Amino acid sequence: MEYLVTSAEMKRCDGNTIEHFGMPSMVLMERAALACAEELIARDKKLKEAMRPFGPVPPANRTLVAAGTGNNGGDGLAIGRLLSQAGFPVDFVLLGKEEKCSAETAAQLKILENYGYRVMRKLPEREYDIIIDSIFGIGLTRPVEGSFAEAVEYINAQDAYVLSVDIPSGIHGDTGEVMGCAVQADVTVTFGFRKLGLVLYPGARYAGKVLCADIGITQEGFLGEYPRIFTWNKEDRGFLPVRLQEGNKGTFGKVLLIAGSRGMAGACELSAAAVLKSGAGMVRAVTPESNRVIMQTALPEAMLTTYEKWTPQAEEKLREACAWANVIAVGPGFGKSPEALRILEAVLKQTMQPLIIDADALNLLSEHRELLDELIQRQQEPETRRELILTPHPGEFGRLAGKKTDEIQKEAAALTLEWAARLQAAFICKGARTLVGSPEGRLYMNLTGNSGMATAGSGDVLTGILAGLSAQGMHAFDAACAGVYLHGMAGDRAAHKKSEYGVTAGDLTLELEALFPELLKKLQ
Ligand SMILES: NC(=O)C1=CN([C@@H]2O[C@H](COP(=O)(O)OP(=O)(O)OC[C@H]3O[C@@H](n4cnc5c(N)ncnc54)[C@H](O)[C@@H]3O)[C@@H](O)[C@H]2O)[C@@H](O)CC1
Ligand SMILES: Nc1ncnc2c1ncn2[C@@H]1O[C@H](COP(=O)(O)OP(=O)(O)O)[C@@H](O)[C@H]1O
Ligand SMILES: [K+]
Repeated sequence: MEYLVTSAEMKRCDGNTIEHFGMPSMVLMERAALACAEELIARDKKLKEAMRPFGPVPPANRTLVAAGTGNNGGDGLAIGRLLSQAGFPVDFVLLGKEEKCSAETAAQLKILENYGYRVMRKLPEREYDIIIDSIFGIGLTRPVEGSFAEAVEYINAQDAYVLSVDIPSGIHGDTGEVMGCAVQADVTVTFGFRKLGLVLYPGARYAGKVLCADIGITQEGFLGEYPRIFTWNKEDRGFLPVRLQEGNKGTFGKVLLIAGSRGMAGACELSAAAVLKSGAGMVRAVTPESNRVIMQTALPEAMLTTYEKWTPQAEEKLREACAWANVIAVGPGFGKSPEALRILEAVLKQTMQPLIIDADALNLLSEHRELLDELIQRQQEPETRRELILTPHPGEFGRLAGKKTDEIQKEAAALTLEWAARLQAAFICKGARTLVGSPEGRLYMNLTGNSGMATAGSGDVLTGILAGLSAQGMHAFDAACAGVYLHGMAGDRAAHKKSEYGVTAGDLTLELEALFPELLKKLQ
């Protein structure tokens, strides 16, 4: 588990490390500088090794430090000093008025002066191999303009390897927005914790490769008041549901998947396959009769309950199917027919099992507010409350919340938590950086996945995974976090093989089966 922090959370942690624990600010700055310098020295060594067979080649390490007056600038000046002492030819430029320098940056200037370095006040007209971007860090508070914007353009126009210190200058630390203009980095070395602006788009694109350096700012610095958002990374492998060796197919759960409509058999098939590939024991699909042959041919492992018109017999069949299941998922390719509405109504009012609501089932809730209100009401009472997962993309979320899609995207974190609390559910807001909110206010941000997953049917696979994990006994929030994490990992494996252009939803299910052995191997 890793925290992703806002600028304010990071500053609080920095401040506590310095004031509460007594770690001198200049020590942190020196460690930050050392982490960046080491990265560049290692790169230089690698380049020289690669060039060796070609005979003597001049070293491509002429370096410029572009420093602002805040502590980010102080980091940059210290990096330049360390690089110079390691043999790099380094120029320094200070942007902004010297009298505005923070105490630490003023101290760094003094050290440079003592060593006899010259710090320019204007951008030099020459080319560099390496540029250290330390104009602004997490202290950026307003759009970048004037001479600062010129400096950003200057850096971006150079054919240099750019290392951004902490965050590319011009990227908002909390939102990843470009504040007027921003430095395009090749690598960003960030300190202590990854800032949200480095993982959210477009900031993630500007940051290039992100390295998180330990400079002695640790979780203790939060003094028990932890950041709001967490994520999982490669070290997190222990979330898979425990597999009972003596288990039978009942042990691993029965999923009732209500999906597909006339001409939309694929959604049902993709989802049902993902249920089985996630380790669930059984899946029964409820789908229109017209999908029978397709389903039985494509996925003979799935059982079927089909319907045509909504009759008392059809209602009875649905009731029996619901009674059989441990978990119910409704929505992929479901359509919004009168039959679909009746089925959703029956599921909401007559069942109590863990439920996953996706796609058209969410749209039906948006269009029939009385159903949504009743669901909210039921979730407030402990006797009628159920394990619930909702999986809207921002368009579906907007319809549910009565907001425009871009309003949802702007306020995604707050709205996800608001709706998780309102529905007492694991609320998933899908996208390039999917969020999962819990009713208690926990917020997971997913960093796996890629643009190859923006392909028809990808969401249907996610619903299948969520149902499969829930059927194996995982609680809603745990299943939701694990589900989006695995879904993205499957997407990353698929893109690795086929590129982001070639990924289809079916590939995600196929990659799931290759993913589990990999995860299990790492656990041993
Ligand atoms: N001791 C510490 O607190 C540590 C801080 N560190 C570094 O310090 C950075 C944060 O330092 P600061 O809080 O001093 O902030 P910054 O160095 O990001 O700069 C903030 C300064 O720029 C000004 N400013 C903000 N937006 C501007 C704009 N658009 N145009 C012109 N001026 C603007 C502010 O008024 C302020 O003077 C981190 O990103 C990190 O690099 C690291 O050295 C680690 C330790
Ligand atoms: N650029 C992206 N990066 C990572 N994941 C993405 C990206 N675009 C879409 N996804 C993921 O793909 C899935 C798309 O789901 P959805 O929008 O419901 O598609 P569909 O309705 O076609 O199944 C979501 O899980 C989403 O998080
Ligand atoms: K920077």
